[in-house]
Amino acid sequence: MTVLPQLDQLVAACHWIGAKGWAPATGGNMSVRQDDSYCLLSESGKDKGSLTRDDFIQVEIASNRAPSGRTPSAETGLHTLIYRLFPQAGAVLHTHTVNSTVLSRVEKGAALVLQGYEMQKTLAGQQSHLDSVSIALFDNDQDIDALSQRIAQFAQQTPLRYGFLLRGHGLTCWGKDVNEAKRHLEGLEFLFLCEMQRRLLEAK
Ligand SMILES: CSC[C@@H](O)[C@@H](O)C(=O)COP(=O)(O)O
Ligand SMILES: [Zn+2]
Repeated sequence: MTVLPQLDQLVAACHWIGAKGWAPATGGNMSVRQDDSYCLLSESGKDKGSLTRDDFIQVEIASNRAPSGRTPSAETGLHTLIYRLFPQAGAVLHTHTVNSTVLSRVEKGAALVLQGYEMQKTLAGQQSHLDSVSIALFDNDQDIDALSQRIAQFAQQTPLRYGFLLRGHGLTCWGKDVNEAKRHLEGLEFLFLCEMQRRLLEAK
């Protein structure tokens, strides 16, 4: 993979995410895979809607270490987990939207199940609204090592696809490249909005 065009696409995706209001007040983080061993991750604490290429820090996927000594995202461990679990994953996007934050609290189960929506087909491999798509849902944790261990254990037993929700926190999703990760993000956020509206209207 040539990283430079992917990094340029990631920077553009971050600006797009910022313009949508999906990474308010420095929330969210984004990364792209560099090769088997390294990824480039957004620096912690920055406004993700106005990142430049220089705001991405090289991180070792196996150790979470940044050779430069700079401080990558507080949620680095979730990005590197995805790159370890899925060798095909080329980019990871984490956002804080109102819909993902609220829906992940309202849904008490271990997954948000999406069914009956044509837009499920924005997710790679999905071919029909009749199928169910389960987006795994984990309780939030400030201890990212503990959280990533919990997610890794889950992934050993249950397929983890497209992304996962952290309760009261947001969505982390991925794709084979920046374009696919962006499509998954936009598709999932559309589906979350539909699901939120459906639950509101159907509530007695
Ligand atoms: C702005 S509070 C949100 C953070 O705690 C975290 O969840 C987040 O998404 C951004 O952290 P960051 O370290 O900038 O990547
Ligand atoms: Zn976050």
